[in-house]
Amino acid sequence: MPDSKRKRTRNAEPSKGETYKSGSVRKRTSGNQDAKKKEKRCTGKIEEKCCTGKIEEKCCSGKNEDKCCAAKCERYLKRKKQQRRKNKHSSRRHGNRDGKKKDKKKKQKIKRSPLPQPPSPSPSPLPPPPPPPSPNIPDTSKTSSTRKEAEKLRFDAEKKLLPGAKIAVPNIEVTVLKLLGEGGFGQVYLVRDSKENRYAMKTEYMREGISSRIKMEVKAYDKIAKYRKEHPKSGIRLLGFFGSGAIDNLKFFIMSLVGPSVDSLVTKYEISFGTALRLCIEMFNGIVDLHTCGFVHRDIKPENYAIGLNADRRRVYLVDLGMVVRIIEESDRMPTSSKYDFIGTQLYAPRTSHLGNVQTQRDDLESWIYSCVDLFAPNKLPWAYECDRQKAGDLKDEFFKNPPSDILSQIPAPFEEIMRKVNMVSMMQKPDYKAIRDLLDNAAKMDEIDFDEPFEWELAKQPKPKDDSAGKKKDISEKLDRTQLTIVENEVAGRVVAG
Ligand SMILES: Nc1ncnc2c1ncn2[C@@H]1O[C@H](COP(=O)(O)OP(=O)(O)OP(=O)(O)O)[C@@H](O)[C@H]1O
Repeated sequence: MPDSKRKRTRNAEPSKGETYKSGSVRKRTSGNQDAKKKEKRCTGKIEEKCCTGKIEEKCCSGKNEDKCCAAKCERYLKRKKQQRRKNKHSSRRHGNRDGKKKDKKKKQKIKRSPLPQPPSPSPSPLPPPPPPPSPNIPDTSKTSSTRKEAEKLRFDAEKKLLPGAKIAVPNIEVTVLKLLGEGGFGQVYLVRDSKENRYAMKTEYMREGISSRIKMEVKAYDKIAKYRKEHPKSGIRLLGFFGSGAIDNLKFFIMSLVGPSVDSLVTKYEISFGTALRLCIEMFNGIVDLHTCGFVHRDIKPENYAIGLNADRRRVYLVDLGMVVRIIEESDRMPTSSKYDFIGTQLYAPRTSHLGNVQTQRDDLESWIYSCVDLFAPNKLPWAYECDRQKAGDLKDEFFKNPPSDILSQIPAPFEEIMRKVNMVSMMQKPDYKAIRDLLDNAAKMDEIDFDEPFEWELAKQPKPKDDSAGKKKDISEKLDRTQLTIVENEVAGRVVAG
């Protein structure tokens, strides 16, 4: 492999006066300026798409509004949250930030600056999975609604469940421990059952006239769970599903608990070339798992992958199945066009989505390629700062026709061939997953990737426990090993949305 292929740059920001492929020469802007633009953009306009870049029937604020509200914009909140975390952990950061070369090139760190805020809206060779926990929650999706049970619920002023709230419907009985995070459609809580097993519970309030996303997700998880029962070795990078229910208009489902998203980790930690490649391989395997279970994801991006816990801490899970659709195998059943103008997140969406066409397996792989490039060369995707959807689509076309040399120099050489292969897959064709996996294995061999090496976030120092919190800490950590405790403290706990 030529030396140039191995060179990586750390400068994630566009250089001064850099020419963007959209044709305009943009002055370098600071993240703050971009953020301001973004905020500005989110206010006011009535748009067919949400400021998150997704087509949604309601505003990303979660309210049925006819305009997008900057203060509640999902991205805005995420950015704020990332900034808060960044400040909190800045003193704990480590790694090579001064650009000095290290002995081994694969040890070089890829520093990702805080996510760019474009003015536009815009998935290894691992040991077999550990046996699933034996929750006292039967694997069922039957729902029930009982007023009596609803009385046990405790909410705060914003209708969020408070710690201690009891969710009890037939087959499910859990207690809320804390809020883990919020999406555009509801909250995700850490819950435990009577045997002290911990899970994540996703909730959504049903509102009249608004189609439910959670319903779709439950349907998908239910089908996947059934498929996995018949094929126990499949879908290991998809979350376990432990049932769903409803209490009055609060709909919820229980799934496996995972750690932070890949996106949040690579934003916070300088990752090595090896880590980036391992994440890409895991992300690819997640897609293959979902496809094997019969679904296309339609929103592949680093945000929708989460790191596993405990023995699974080197595994990456494909999450958020709110936009999945069944794979259609018979061409005569394939709709000629999609119901929506655009589905996905502009930065990572496949060209098919830009054309308003139905997405199939190849499209998830295309989004995976963009996600991988974004891991190796942060913020370098040529359309990262492009507002116009059409132009962004054209830039993606150009990317496959003439891959930019600065990107090629930062990604593993076999990726060029992977890009060619993915680009050649037709709508109804099943991608050659084996060929892609072989190329990935090849990349891992070339760079002597050690799959047992801890990830950067595993090595991060954990804060010293305060004496008075020792009891609480014991409670949280009773089922976790030391490494996972680091993740829980530094990441999961940090993701509790404050105020
Ligand atoms: N299984 C899980 N285990 C642990 N945390 C989770 C789990 N699922 C979700 N989370 C956390 O909850 C947050 C909200 O998740 P959710 O899927 O509702 O929203 P999102 O993916 O961020 O947004 P949206 O669904 O609107 O695209 C996530 O950002 C993540 O931090």
